[in-house]
Amino acid sequence: MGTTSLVKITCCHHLLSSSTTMAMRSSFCPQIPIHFRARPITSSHTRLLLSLSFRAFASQASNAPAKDEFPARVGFLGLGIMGAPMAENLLKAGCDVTVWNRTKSKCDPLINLGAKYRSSPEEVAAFCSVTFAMLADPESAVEVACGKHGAVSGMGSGKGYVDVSTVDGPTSKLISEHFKATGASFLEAPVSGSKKPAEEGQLIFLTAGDKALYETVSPLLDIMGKSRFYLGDVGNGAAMKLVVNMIMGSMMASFSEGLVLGEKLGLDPSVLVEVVSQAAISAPMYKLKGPSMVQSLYPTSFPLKHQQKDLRLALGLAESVSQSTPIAAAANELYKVAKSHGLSDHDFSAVMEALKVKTLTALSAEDRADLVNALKNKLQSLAGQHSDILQTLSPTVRKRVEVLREIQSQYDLLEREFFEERATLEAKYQKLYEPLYSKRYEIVNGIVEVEGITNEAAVDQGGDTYTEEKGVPDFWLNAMKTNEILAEEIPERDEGALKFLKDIKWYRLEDPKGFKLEFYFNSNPYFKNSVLTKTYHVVDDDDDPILERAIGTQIEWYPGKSLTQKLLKKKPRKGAKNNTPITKTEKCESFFNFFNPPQLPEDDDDIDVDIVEELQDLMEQDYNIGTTIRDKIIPHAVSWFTGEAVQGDEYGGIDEEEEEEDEEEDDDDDDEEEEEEDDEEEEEEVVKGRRKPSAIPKRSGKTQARNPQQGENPPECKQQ
Ligand SMILES: NC(=O)C1=CN([C@@H]2O[C@H](COP(=O)(O)OP(=O)(O)OC[C@H]3O[C@@H](n4cnc5c(N)ncnc54)[C@H](OP(=O)(O)O)[C@@H]3O)[C@@H](O)[C@H]2O)C=CC1
Ligand SMILES: O=CCCC(=O)O
Repeated sequence: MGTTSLVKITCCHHLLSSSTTMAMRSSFCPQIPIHFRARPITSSHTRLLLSLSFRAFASQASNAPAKDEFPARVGFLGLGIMGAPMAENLLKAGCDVTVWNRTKSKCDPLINLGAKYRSSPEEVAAFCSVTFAMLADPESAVEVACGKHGAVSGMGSGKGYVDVSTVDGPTSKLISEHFKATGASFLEAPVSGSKKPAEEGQLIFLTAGDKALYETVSPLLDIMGKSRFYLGDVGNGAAMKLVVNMIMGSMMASFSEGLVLGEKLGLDPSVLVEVVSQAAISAPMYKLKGPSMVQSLYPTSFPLKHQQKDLRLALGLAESVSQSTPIAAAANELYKVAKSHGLSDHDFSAVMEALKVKTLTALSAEDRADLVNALKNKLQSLAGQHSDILQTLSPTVRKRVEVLREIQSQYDLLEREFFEERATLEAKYQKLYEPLYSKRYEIVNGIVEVEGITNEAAVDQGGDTYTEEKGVPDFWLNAMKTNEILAEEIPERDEGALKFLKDIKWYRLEDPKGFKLEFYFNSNPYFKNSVLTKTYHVVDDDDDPILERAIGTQIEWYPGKSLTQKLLKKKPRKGAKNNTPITKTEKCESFFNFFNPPQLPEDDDDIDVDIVEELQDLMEQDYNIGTTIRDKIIPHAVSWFTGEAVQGDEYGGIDEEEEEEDEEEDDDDDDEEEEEEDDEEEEEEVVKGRRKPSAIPKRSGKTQARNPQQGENPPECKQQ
């Protein structure tokens, strides 16, 4: 989709026309005009109770509004944390729902529940009478509405578009104008309430725009929410939402400060949460998030990056009316620091982590970029000392060397252009690859069948029938196991869980730089998450990336199903009184440790230099696994699945020399293993399929990512 319009949009809030500014100001003056008065649609207690009881039993047909009250076909664009449960509630209430999401796989659970699918926002809008959109930010809201194959192209008179994303007023107005130009109606309807209220149909809609459309979609809003406010002209809904979220962002930052300070003072953080919950300053948010925050857990309901976006947009809004908002501005800075620490996709309560980091690590992305530049300048000045060498040369040789240095500068400039063009080209080809990845996904997972396969094909040549399997079973597991580096990471006991892996994707990240891997899983008996992600942040990521940090999804294991912990039975010592074997759990080797990557400790002043080096090695090893998946497995999965990738050595199978080295290392492993066997405390593995321990990594002292094929293996059970 085109991005040109996005550049304009991001600065729209600075371009408010004076009439717009006036309109927004008057909306907020103490004498609230009638048209703007916020009113819950449920004007009496009776209606409120009726409305709530309807929602509580939404699945019971007798309480649900008649289906003919619903617009004929309802479209839903954007199935993230919020969009997916909202669309699901519509579907469960009996609406005819058609979905689209940029990442198609997120449509699957809804398709399984009966939703229809169209392959672009344009097609959804053309097919439906009303289309909802729940997108990340202003840029994506504009792209999906007005970009190539955007919803506007499928709109027309008699249709309606309801944007429930949180964007700023100018963006909302721009989108509205595009829809109005087609004869369609537009309503902005951002929501208050997070993941759980979305799941439970308890959201609060802050609507503004076309009143007739508001009336039409009210039954749908009532399925997804507990109350709705009609606020008048487009822009007022966005403004209300941003003010509310500005307050929320500051409250969370302040709460975090209190928790961190309390802990430093030796107060019990759980007690502090309890005191706050009972005090006048209590808020449901503190009670809800506090207990996990004291454990440094931030399961994502409202992504931190969205909270920072809302603060940024609210500050723009304040700027447009020359209102000072110092508290929000300070909170915004804290969220920016948290983002630069890779916490964008964690819950916004993870802003507390930004208060825990110290000195150098507490610097913002910009500060760190400045620091990198300062270091480069330092290096250049050191290089300047080397220019003394030039003085030792004869004038003619020196002249030649100076010309060579100019040539080098020209080369450097061209190389920079090369990096830039390469990044553009890569982005272009990533988009071109996408439909092929989608086809691969559909075939692998049995969503579409390839031509020429009929039911008769389920009869083999001997005439025997056999049970037909869907798609290509264990595709990703086998593709990964064929790769030398990954095979080392996958003990047999992980295989059951990895069979549920249905896709792997990657995205480049720009701010901070790096990349993100996404592992999509079918629902499985091991853990709750449907997507596990691994994000790498690097500094200076042209050809020489410096790994800054890696972040993984916290896996929500079902009880007793964790693959990263094993149960050990220890034989009692000879002569011990009690002969019963002692059992204990212990962290162990598992591919899933990949989602809990090694981190350099915050305070490394007192740590042994060897330990730091070892950690650096582990981080490099972890990075090599990430790049192997990104550069080899994802693009060439089928070649790994069939084994061709190894035979051809084309995509990085190990060469003979490396194999020999590996063998030597294996010998070392054997020695270590023998020593372990001699150990008088015998430990017996309770879990099956444990692999032989890998070599302890050598201490190379390198801090930069190595070629994946030179990767070493982490010591068993040490990468936690
Ligand atoms: N989570 C919460 O608690 C709440 C969030 N909100 C607001 O709702 C909106 C959605 O939030 P949430 O569901 O949490 O966010 P998610 O990040 O989970 O989902 C974002 C959605 O936007 C899509 N998207 C992002 N960029 C693009 C693009 N360039 N083109 C097309 N689609 C794109 C994503 O697609 P893909 O799947 O392909 O990435 C995904 O469907 C945000 O504006 C947020 O501020 C409002 C209230 C509460
Ligand atoms: O925009 C996110 C709002 C989250 C909430 O209201 O709990």
